[in-house]
This record gives sequence, structure tokens and C-alpha cells, in this order.
Amino acid sequence: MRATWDVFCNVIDNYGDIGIAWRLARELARQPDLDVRLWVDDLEAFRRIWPSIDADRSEQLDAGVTVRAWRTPFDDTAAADVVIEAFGCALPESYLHAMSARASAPVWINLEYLTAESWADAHHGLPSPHPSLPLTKHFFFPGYTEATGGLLIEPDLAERRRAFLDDGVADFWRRLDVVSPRPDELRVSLFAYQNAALPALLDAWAGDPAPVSCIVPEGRVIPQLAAWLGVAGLRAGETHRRGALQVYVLPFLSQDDYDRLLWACAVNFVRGEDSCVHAQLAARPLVWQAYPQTEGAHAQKVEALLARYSEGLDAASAAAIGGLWRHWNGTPAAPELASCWRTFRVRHETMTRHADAWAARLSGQGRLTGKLLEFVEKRIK
Ligand SMILES: Cc1cn([C@H]2C[C@H](O)[C@@H](COP(=O)(O)OP(=O)(O)O[C@H]3O[C@@H](C)[C@H](O)[C@@H](O)[C@H]3O)O2)c(=O)[nH]c1=O
Repeated sequence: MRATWDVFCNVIDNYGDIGIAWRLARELARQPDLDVRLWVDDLEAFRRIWPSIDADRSEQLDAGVTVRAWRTPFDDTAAADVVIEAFGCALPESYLHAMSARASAPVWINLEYLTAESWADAHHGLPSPHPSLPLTKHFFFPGYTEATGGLLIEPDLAERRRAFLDDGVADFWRRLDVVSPRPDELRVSLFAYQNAALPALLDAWAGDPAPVSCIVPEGRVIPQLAAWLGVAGLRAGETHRRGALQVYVLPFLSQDDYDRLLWACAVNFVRGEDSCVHAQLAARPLVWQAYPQTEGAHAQKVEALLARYSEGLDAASAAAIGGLWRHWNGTPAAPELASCWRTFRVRHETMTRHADAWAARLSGQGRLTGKLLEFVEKRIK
């Protein structure tokens, strides 16, 4: 018998909520015997990462997923066998009642934010009974260890990446209207929040002994980049040179094209969660900007992932990557950013080998979709 799954996504800001919910829904829809609906309250944001979405439609089928507009008041609908709320979004009251009216309660899961911190091991899977309805929610923590829910890794990702690297990169640059890299050039992608360290980084790139190309999709970092370049504004399609640095501004890409950008660049500056995971899987060195949290809570997330990621790196490389990550997240670090960049540059090949081994290690461990299916299987009545 086919099982029904409802995934709920409330877009708070940025693209991580919908980016992760969409990857998950697509993966679930690829399983045999699952009917998957994705409820999204901001189809405009969704359309930016997945341009075939029609923001005016209340229901549409895309990539095997039934996409429903999550509106208030909420449409009356039967509750699914499995209900996933992404990142603690509050389910509509009427839907909660539909869940409790079923003969057997659905498996109800709150998909949590990813962290490399060790406490995720102990929190993964914990139940939380609803205060007044006969329903129990379970907390599902993605993570980097066997005890967590794993990472959202598409099973065919490595294969698609290899095929792209063998045969697709030149076409990709052509399609984006960006010249192909010269042999001595370092190509870097930049996806960031506003960042106090950006001017120092751009100075370092402009002063690099070899050419550096920075590929930046339109987004929150653009005003700061324009200020550093000394131009009034920046639009997709513009390119500017300062010293060794060539900047290319791209339109915001589809999620699949953004993955390709991560594969095609030699170094990726990423932010939040989803681009961070997919930059790790791109097997290229990355510099991560965590989503800024009050009281500096993000610094602990950065240190936790850095500790895991740097395992097995030689001391100089670990210091360089650690320095870059800390400067990039506003945490105290020595030496200064330019010096970390120089060391990183010299050790780029070592870092790339390390990134490759790290990606292989991640791909070999438990995947989120598989673990989620197992988790549900044990609880479904
Ligand atoms: C740059 C770019 C990204 N993307 C996609 C990749 C990802 O799926 C998504 C970006 O998501 P993230 O990398 O997670 O970064 P983000 O900053 O957009 O999302 C954040 O939102 C906050 C609310 C969360 O608390 C954070 O943890 C984080 O997830 O956008 C594109 O589709 N096209 C693009 O051009």
C-alpha cells in the first residue's frame, strides 16, 4: 500500500528552509510507494531556487512532489501517514486535529537544524507528547555521526558530479556567460551574509600572485561587494577587475545549477546549512559562514564542524583553514586573514586532497533519507 507523507515548510528568511525541505521532498518522492506533498508558505522564495514553480498556483506537481501553497486559513485536508515539520514550524491547528482524528496517529517528526555539535547525538529521536492531543512528535537531528539522522545526500550526487566534471564544465561556464578558467587561475564561489571580513578577503584576492576569479550569485553580499569595488550597485552579468581579482556577478541560480557551481569552483565560500553540506560534498575546500545567532551561539557550531573537518589535516593547513573560518565568522583569530589566505593558497592542493577524502567519508555514512525511512518504519502502526 502507498504511504502518504506531508512535509511542511515555513520560509523564515533566506533559502535554507525551502532548500532543505525541497531536497528532502524530492528524495522522498523518488522512493517507491510514497506519495509526497510539500506545503510551502512562500512560493516566491521557492521559485527562486526552483524556477519551474508557479507562485500563483495552490497545487502543482514538480519532480514527483505535489507542491501545495500553505495558506491561512488552512485548506481542509486529510492528514498523512507521516508528517514532517521542517525546523519547528508550527503546524496549522486544523491539521493537528485532522492528525488526531485518524484511526492511527501519524508518525510526526520535527526535522531539526544541522549541527556538528556532539549534543545532537543525545537529542536525536527524542519524543515530545502533545499537551492535549493524542499525538507524539519526534525530534530528528541531522548530523555527522552514526547516532544522528545523517546528512541529506542525494544517492546519485557523486555520480552526477563526476559526469559533470568529465563533460559539463566548459558548457556550464558558457551558459553562465563566464569565461573558462585559465590554468593558473583560482576560481572561487561566494555565497555569504553581510560579512565584516569581506573587504580584507577581497584585498587579499586582489593582491594574490596568481589570478583569482570570484563568482558571486546575486544576494545579500552584493552591496558590500559594490562598496569595495567603488561602484554604485552591481547587477547580474557585470564583471569587474581589481588587481589579480576578477569578479563575476551571476543571477541567483537554480538549486541544481548552484550545486554545479560548487563542483566547478576550486574553493567555495558558503553560508547557512544546505550550501555548507553541498560544498563539503563537492570535494573542494570550503569556507563556511554560519547563520549568525544571538550571543554568538554560531561560533560553537563553527568550532564543532571545524574540529571534525580538520581531522587528519597537517598543522599548518589546519591553522590556515581554521583562521579563515574564524575570521569569516567574526570570532577572534590569529594571524590576520591575509596571512591565513596566503598559507591556504600555498597548501591548496593538500586541502583539495583532504576535501576529496572528507566528501568520500561523508558519502559513505548513513544518509538522512534512509535513516528517516527506517525511523518511520519502526514507528508506523
Ligand atoms: C547562492 C544560491 C543558493 N541556492 C540554494 C542552495 C541552498 O539550497 C539554499 C541556501 O540555503 P543555505 O545554504 O542553508 O543558506 P541560507 O542562508 O540561505 O539559509 C539559512 O536560512 C536560515 C533561516 C537557517 O537558519 C540557516 O541555517 C540557513 O539554512 O539556496 C540556489 O538555489 N541558488 C543560488 O544561486
